[in-house]
Amino acid sequence: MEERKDGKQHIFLIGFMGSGKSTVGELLAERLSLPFIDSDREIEKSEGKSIDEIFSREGEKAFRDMELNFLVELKGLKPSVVSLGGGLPAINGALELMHQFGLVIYLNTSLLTLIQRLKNEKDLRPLLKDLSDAEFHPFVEDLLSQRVHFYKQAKLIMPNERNSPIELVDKLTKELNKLNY
Ligand SMILES: Nc1ncnc2c1ncn2[C@@H]1O[C@H](COP(=O)(O)OP(=O)(O)O)[C@@H](O)[C@H]1O
Ligand SMILES: O=C(O)C1=C[C@@H](OP(=O)(O)O)[C@@H](O)[C@H](O)C1
Ligand SMILES: [Mg+2]
Repeated sequence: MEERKDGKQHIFLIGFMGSGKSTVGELLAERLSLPFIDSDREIEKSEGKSIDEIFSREGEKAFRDMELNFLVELKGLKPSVVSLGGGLPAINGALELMHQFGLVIYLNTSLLTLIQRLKNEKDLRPLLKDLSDAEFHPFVEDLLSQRVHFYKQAKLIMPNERNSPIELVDKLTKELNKLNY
């Protein structure tokens, strides 16, 4: 796909941890024959360490700076499907950048579904891994409530819980066609 005339060359997937951005993003990129980029994976590659090591050695603020730098660097890349870590849209200026050079899609997933998915994968995410069972639900509920305002600024809001990832890709490609993507 050539760079689009409106400059909105990327397709950004945003949403809370566990909403399916990395999973669905890879499948969508395959379907659209576009490169797939995952912000966490790219940051791990460029830093030569895991997200967990970045959080523990350099702190969350340093990670957020890395996320914003990653986003800025995307401007020069050819059209891709880009899955962004759950906290990225809440970084000051991030959403404006995304809207400048991409179509922003929010994978809207209910708190209950997020809890179910995340409780089995706590260790994969530094913000969750040290939470006790009693802390887990309130933490996720509170953080989601802080961020949903940013997620809802997406151009397209797609639920991702009743369908399988590939069924969602089918729905997404139909919506993208309607938007001439
Ligand atoms: N539509 C879906 N139905 C069921 N499970 C899903 C769906 N989308 C993603 N998942 C699962 O949810 C978990 C989190 O998915 P992931 O792509 O890592 O989310 P994110 O990148 O948004 O944190 C994974 O175990 C994934 O297999
Ligand atoms: O919500 C967040 O602050 C985070 C989400 C993670 O990405 P996923 O949303 O892909 O899990 C990862 O960037 C990091 O653990 C922080
Ligand atoms: Mg992810």
